[in-house]
Amino acid sequence: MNSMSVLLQRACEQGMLRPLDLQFALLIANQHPQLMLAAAWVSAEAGAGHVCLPLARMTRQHLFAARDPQLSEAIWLAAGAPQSWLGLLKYQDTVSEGESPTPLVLSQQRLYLNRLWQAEGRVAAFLSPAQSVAAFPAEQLRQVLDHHFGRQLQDWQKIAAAVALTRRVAIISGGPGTGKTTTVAKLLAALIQLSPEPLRIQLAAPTGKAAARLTQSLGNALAGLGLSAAEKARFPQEATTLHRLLGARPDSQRLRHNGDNPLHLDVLVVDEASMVDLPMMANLIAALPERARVIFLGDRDQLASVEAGAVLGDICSCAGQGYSPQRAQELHQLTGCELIASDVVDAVAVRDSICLLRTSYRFDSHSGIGQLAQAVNNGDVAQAEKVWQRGFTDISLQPLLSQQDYQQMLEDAVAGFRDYLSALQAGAAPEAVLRQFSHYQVLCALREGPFGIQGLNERIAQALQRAGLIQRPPGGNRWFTGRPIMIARNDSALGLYNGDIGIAMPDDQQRLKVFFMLPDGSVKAVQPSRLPPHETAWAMTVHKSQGSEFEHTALVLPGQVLPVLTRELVYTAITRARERLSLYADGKILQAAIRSPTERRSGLIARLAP
Ligand SMILES: Nc1ncnc2c1ncn2[C@@H]1O[C@H](COP(=O)(O)OP(=O)(O)OP(=O)(O)O)[C@@H](O)[C@H]1O
Repeated sequence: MNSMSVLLQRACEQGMLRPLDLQFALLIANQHPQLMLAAAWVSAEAGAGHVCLPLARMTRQHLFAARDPQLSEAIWLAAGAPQSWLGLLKYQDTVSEGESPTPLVLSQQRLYLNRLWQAEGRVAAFLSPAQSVAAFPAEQLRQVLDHHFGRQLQDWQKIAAAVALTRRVAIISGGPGTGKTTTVAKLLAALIQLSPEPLRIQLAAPTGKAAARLTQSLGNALAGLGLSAAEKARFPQEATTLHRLLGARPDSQRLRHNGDNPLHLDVLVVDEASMVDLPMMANLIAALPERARVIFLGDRDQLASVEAGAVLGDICSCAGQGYSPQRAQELHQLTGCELIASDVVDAVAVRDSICLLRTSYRFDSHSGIGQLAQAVNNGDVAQAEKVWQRGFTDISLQPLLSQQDYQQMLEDAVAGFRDYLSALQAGAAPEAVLRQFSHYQVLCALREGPFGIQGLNERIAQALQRAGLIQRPPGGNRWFTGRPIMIARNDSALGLYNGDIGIAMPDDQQRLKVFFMLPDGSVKAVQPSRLPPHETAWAMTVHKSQGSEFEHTALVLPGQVLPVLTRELVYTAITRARERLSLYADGKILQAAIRSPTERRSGLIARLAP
């Protein structure tokens, strides 16, 4: 073993690298210390959610975020204290500019894993040209927009619909309750009314929960659209998950739908697009038929996807460039709304496909949740402080410093879960129990320790047992009536996907089964032994809660400042709460999180440049 591999092994043991990163580095660069370091580094960055590693960041200071300065120093010296990474990497067999299938790609001063470089290129190519679609006559467009949205001087929902009706790709981003679903319902109604031929419209979301929510909220909106019976029949009834849509197969990376076997649809609506990672986005784009429209809905300020990339956030950052003068004029003529054009030099074409919704109709000035979400999103610690002091009844901040504080939080959790467990004890139907369960949820930032899902789930279980709400069998059997679980890996054969929530309950024959509610509202029962990997779900990470909302959300933050505690994490957790938010945290930790926006490094915007 050479000294670089020994040092990287040490970094791996200290959790600064994943075993996967080390293996990758050894595989492609066993004899070359600099290349070995670069490979491990870029792989670790991908694991942390970055699409690429800019060469400018390949400095001693940035190496493994200086978590162990001594080790970083030793690694840096073993690599010969590189002065120019460009010169070092450019002529390696395992590095190319993307023209050959090398494991690493060096492009525009950024180092990529090949598959992420490919994925980013596909997304950039899709978003680059101003992709128009079969145009509808302007007069018809004006009429149908006026019909659904009325005529106001400023209506971002109407502008968003106009954007989507005139482009192949549209991106509509807005915070909770800003009317994304309302807008898309009216937009689909408009498309149905404008199209002479029936359209195949498909709704999708990254998780089963989000798909179920989209199905339900669009179903509710349908009644108010004033469609004829024939038009209603063309309105999509049900959303599916992206995995189901693309035809994910058990034990295979290959998807049933791809460039050779495109999806059968004319219009695709993807909700919760902030959760779609770069590889998934690239797969989706590859599977789209040539002329299909696609509308992405989401909240650009939420946590980015777990896997690499922050595609929605990246794209929406172009909204700052404003609409091109020609586009502003077009949208003004269609909607009657006032729009200020901007003549930015080197602006990217995708700016004309974006619309940000800005007004929340769910949270008014009496809602602490709305005010707090806004303060956090703006990174405004002083404003957040003021919100706490205004005495809103829908939000509370409790300290989590002492054993007593922790105990109080557990008691609150018992109160929160009491309803579904009482319903279960009273013999309510699985559907009703699942619905009750979704009213309250504990969220946290970590996996391990007393503030992580594992510690919290165990302690909540103990507290529920003490309260007589569950009976855990002795002897370590993990299955008992009332145990909620979340699926951790897709199992398309069973029809269960990452993030699906189930509850263990007896079936008609008193056998313990795990019941799930599917996106179409039906209930499915599965034998516990047949389940794919899963975990108990009284507490779940904020990441896993994306795409779901709960009437009452409790957020537990750890007692120390950690890199995972970011502004986006807190904002995402707050916006999961529909009616009530209980935050358990030390004020200082919360402030530190609000001051720490996440950064996801990618080359997407640069690749969109004209
Ligand atoms: N222009 C409007 N005027 C008045 N009320 C509206 C308007 N647009 C939406 N609403 C109402 O605001 C609420 C939230 O709207 P909607 O569900 O469409 O927002 P959303 O952005 O999809 O929310 P979510 O955060 O659930 O994704 C709904 O009750 C809706 O009827």
